[in-house]
Amino acid sequence: MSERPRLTVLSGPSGVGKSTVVAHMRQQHPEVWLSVSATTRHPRPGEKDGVHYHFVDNDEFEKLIANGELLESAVFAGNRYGTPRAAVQEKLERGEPVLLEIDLQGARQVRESMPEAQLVFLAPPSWDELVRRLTGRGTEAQDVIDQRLAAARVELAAEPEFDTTLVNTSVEQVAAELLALLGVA
Ligand SMILES: Nc1nc2c(ncn2[C@@H]2O[C@H](COP(=O)(O)OP(=O)(O)O)[C@@H](O)[C@H]2O)c(=O)[nH]1
Ligand SMILES: Nc1ncnc2c1ncn2[C@@H]1O[C@H](COP(=O)(O)OP(=O)(O)O)[C@@H](O)[C@H]1O
Repeated sequence: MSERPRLTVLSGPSGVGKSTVVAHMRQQHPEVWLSVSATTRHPRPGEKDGVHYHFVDNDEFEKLIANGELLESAVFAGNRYGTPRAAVQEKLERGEPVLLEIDLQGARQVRESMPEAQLVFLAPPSWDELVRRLTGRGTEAQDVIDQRLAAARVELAAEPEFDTTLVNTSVEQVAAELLALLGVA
């Protein structure tokens, strides 16, 4: 019987490659379930409501919080993000692995409410490479990039709070390491 924690949190600075690694992993293992967060951020080109995020306005987000529907929530770079509780609980009750891709504040809340959760930090090979990736993605204006890089300094300093650190040099390698941590491969 597997002793692996059933809930895994993946965190790391904006632009480190969290979405890329998770997408690569799920291409090969579509059975890996990833929670779809609610956010007040506007969709980027190509992002679909209900797939990448549940895109909601501030009032709807307030309601989710007031109704206790979020497992955790945070404000990141001026937008609100939160994990819908029901879907996560359903998976955990069935004994199936759950993956959350959330920020540091969310990871800390999960650690409080679910001490058995496994916290994984995705780190960049270097600061300069993080800046290159975030800028190269081309999805944010310079002021938003600056805001996210300021958050990144705080997140990188919190790395020792995590159970495991994976360095995203090779997407393939990190995806394989994450799969192993999830107990899937
Ligand atoms: N606390 C929390 N953070 C989230 C949630 N969903 C996404 N995030 C985090 O919010 C930050 C910004 O996400 P996003 O705007 O999609 O930018 P990206 O991660 O740079 O692609 C990232 O650190 C995400 O991991 C959530 O439900 N809760
Ligand atoms: N290992 C890697 N090597 C080079 N570029 C990468 C790597 N992983 C991700 N990227 C690129 O970095 C940028 C940010 O990745 P993304 O997955 O959007 O990050 P996050 O979800 O952590 O914000 C994207 O343009 C992506 O293609």
